[in-house]
Amino acid sequence: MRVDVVSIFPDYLAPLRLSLVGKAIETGLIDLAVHDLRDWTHDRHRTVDDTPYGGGAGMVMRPEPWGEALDDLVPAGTDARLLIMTPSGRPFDQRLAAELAAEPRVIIACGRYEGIDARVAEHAATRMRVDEVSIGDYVLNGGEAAALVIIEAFARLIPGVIGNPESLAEESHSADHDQLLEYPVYTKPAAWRGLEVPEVLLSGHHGRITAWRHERAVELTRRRRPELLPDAERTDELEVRPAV
Ligand SMILES: CN1CCCC[C@@H]1Cn1ccc2ccc(-c3n[nH]c(N)c3C#N)cc21
Repeated sequence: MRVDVVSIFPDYLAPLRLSLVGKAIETGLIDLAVHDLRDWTHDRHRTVDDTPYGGGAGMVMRPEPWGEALDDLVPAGTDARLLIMTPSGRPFDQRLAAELAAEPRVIIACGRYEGIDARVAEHAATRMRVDEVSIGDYVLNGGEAAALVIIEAFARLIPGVIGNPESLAEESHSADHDQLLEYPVYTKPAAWRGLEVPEVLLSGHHGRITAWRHERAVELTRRRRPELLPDAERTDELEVRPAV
């Protein structure tokens, strides 16, 4: 998979060269290129922003550099998917991560200031698939942090990136796990600061362990994310439980 990221702060994406994503890049599973948007400006000050039509605070990112960048990165006839990071975008989730993991090419536009001129997305959509995406209901200063999150989320789903693909099966929000949150995990020592590992996990009885883990996943999901449960599994009464 080829991933292109365009930003006025390309160094912000340096962490992608670390850990599992970095190894996937080294081994060629992912071909990552990070570009400085200012490389597509032509004035002495390498200007990427201007005042907003209609007035208002802040500056808006000019369409010309973005248009030229996308012309260069996505030649006519290329099958590519453009992600534009924005707090007003569709919520990013595991389903979209799985879709992106199967794409041959993904280009990620990281805006700054008050955002990117709306005509960039409109024009790009005439020749490629465009998704305006948000990683959550809070406001960041730009799209770079969101790009790091999204790239890690889909890169780890690419076959070969994670050593043991079985570990993907039981994760929170994975389709294989009925959209339940992940059960609590433990390791040695069996007793730590007076806290014991649940006995069932030391029993070696795999059937009981599987059942206990599912119960904990349902209980956790019901308490923290009831909207993820199928209607039949939701409880109406208020559960008074420790806020753990
Ligand atoms: C603050 N400033 C004026 C209000 C509008 C946003 C702007 C900053 N900003 C500019 C480009 C840009 C892209 C993504 C995000 C972003 N925020 N929260 C998310 N979940 C995001 C995503 N994904 C913020 C961005």
